[in-house]
Amino acid sequence: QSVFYDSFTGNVLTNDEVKVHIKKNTTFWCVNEVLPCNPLEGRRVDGSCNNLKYPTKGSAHTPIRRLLPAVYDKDFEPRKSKSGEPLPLSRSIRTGVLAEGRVPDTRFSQMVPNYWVYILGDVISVHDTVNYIRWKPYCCEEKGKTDNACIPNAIPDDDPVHRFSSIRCLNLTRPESFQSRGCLKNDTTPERISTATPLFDLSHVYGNSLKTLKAKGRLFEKGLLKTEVENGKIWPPSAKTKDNLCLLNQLPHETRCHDTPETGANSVLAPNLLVIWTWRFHNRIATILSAMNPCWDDDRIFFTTRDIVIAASTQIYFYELMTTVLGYDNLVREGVISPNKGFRDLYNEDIQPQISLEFLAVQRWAHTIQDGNLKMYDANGNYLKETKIANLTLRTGYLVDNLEYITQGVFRQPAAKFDYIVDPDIAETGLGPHQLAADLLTSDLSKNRYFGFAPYIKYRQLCSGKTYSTFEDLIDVIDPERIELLKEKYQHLEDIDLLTGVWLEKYVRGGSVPVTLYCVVVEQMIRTLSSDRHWYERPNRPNAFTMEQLLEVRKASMAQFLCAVGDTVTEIQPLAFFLPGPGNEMCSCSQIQKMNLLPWKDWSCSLEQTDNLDTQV
Ligand code: HEM
Repeated sequence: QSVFYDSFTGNVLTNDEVKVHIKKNTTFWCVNEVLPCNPLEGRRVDGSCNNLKYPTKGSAHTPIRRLLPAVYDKDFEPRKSKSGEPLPLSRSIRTGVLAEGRVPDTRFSQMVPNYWVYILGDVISVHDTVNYIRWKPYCCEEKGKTDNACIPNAIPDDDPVHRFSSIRCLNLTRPESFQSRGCLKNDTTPERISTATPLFDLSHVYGNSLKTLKAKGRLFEKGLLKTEVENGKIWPPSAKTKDNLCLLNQLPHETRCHDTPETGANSVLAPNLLVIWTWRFHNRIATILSAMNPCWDDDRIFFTTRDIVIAASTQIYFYELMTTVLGYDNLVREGVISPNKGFRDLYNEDIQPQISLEFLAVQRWAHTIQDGNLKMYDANGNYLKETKIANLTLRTGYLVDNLEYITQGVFRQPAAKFDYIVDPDIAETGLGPHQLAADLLTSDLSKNRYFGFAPYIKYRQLCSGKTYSTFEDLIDVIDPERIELLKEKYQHLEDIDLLTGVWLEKYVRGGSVPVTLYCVVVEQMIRTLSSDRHWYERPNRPNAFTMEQLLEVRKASMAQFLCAVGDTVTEIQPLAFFLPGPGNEMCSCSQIQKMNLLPWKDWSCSLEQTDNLDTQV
């Protein structure tokens, strides 16, 4: 018998209260239906029952944490500057403090931004972008003036790019909130609402609810996900109607659009690629488990596989990607990762599984490390062609003929340089043909204001314990010439926006990211691993890995993953987040360490040896 909870408070609702929501048509957003929790059951697809004290926490539509209390002007409009004037235009700040240019990095490959945005896609819901691309494309028109959801960005007349064009406005809508969806009263502080679970549980692959996973994902045979074959490649299931989200598919040739549990799979290119590969990775593992353990039923194979896939991807995220950009020694010192290969258990049931609003906001900084051009290569590493990455958003059909060439590029092409320069495509036409013009970073800064973030220096204080009274005090984290840029744009120290500060900061010692981004991300990583009861490194979770199994999960790596499921990948550099080169030479996939699934062999099922079966992925 299901129990109904209020999605914001997590309190149980009476039948009458549920009826009110049904009448108002607000149940999807405002009510969480949860079947009674069983402490011995594994990770639920919808994230419920992760915390046995607070059954809804961990599911979609539950509150997002704020590291610092919200600061708004009246009517929850963005805060004003200290002088009482509106803050300078977002676009004016963006063009004033970040230069445009295309500079390749000398260390990191495209896999860094690609895997990073894929992992974040697990906790992001795409509705805030779909809203202004699809539902409200008119915010810059007359109609937008009367729609409260519209928050377009004005372009100043002296704009370095658009003073030569007639474009004076960039389309944008307010973030969806518990208030805009009718769950909380409009006179309360806006609380962002998300359709994704706040846990790293690959919900953009498996979905945020058991119902959609069953309807769109599972084959119900041998633990497999449903697949299709086109052009000799294996794909997730596709939409069968023309009315789908892949708005940029060039018809009639490009028709493919994923019909997976979460539509976000079709969004920007990188999550799209990784969902395809993860889909195949699941099936590779399920096929071995089912051959090894013939007495396991479909359900058991499916959920064991999902557990391994989530663990392997989290291992790559925490131990490979984040150590690459945040610094290995830093993360060991902070307790984010363990220097030992065995179990660890930091679970604390008093910490609720949640992400912070600032966690996603500061990582929008990574738009500065996104190259606007996508380079494609053949399997021997010969350069073939390039295309604009911004033109590939919501265009899964492009992959049908090009996936193998794109795959070869992700580990050969450099990321955009980690510097203070943003690619012109990302800064001017980030949404390609979806919008007349789109500066992703101006949107980022604007959203920062509509989330009601406290001034940048309050976050500095939170992270360093220091107080800042003059611009010059920022010298510990921002170079003098960049402090000058801040002074040109902001009248008062307290006016500086969180994201502007992050854009201009020096990088953390031992890592390659801005210091406040580092601080906010580390805080989240520790919270995540201590609030997730099903965290893969725990020996005390339901269906926990054995030590032998955990040691195999530890072998997961970006290179191993791409060798297992990447189209035409037969050789790769061992550290795929770094460019190939001296010390990281390309080698045959047979030399890359693999995960062996033998520790999952159930001897009670069959005593047969597995000599003829390749149990490695
Ligand atoms: C071609 C590459 C990319 C495109 C076209 C793209 C596009 C977008 C768009 C349109 C938004 C929504 C902006 C808004 O609020 O209006 C967004 C948000 C965001 N992007 Fe990107 N992005 C790209 C790459 C990346 C990368 C590499 C990262 C991180 C490594 C990243 C992280 C984020 C984050 C964290 C958000 C905020 C999501 C939220 O708060 O819901 N993006 N991106």
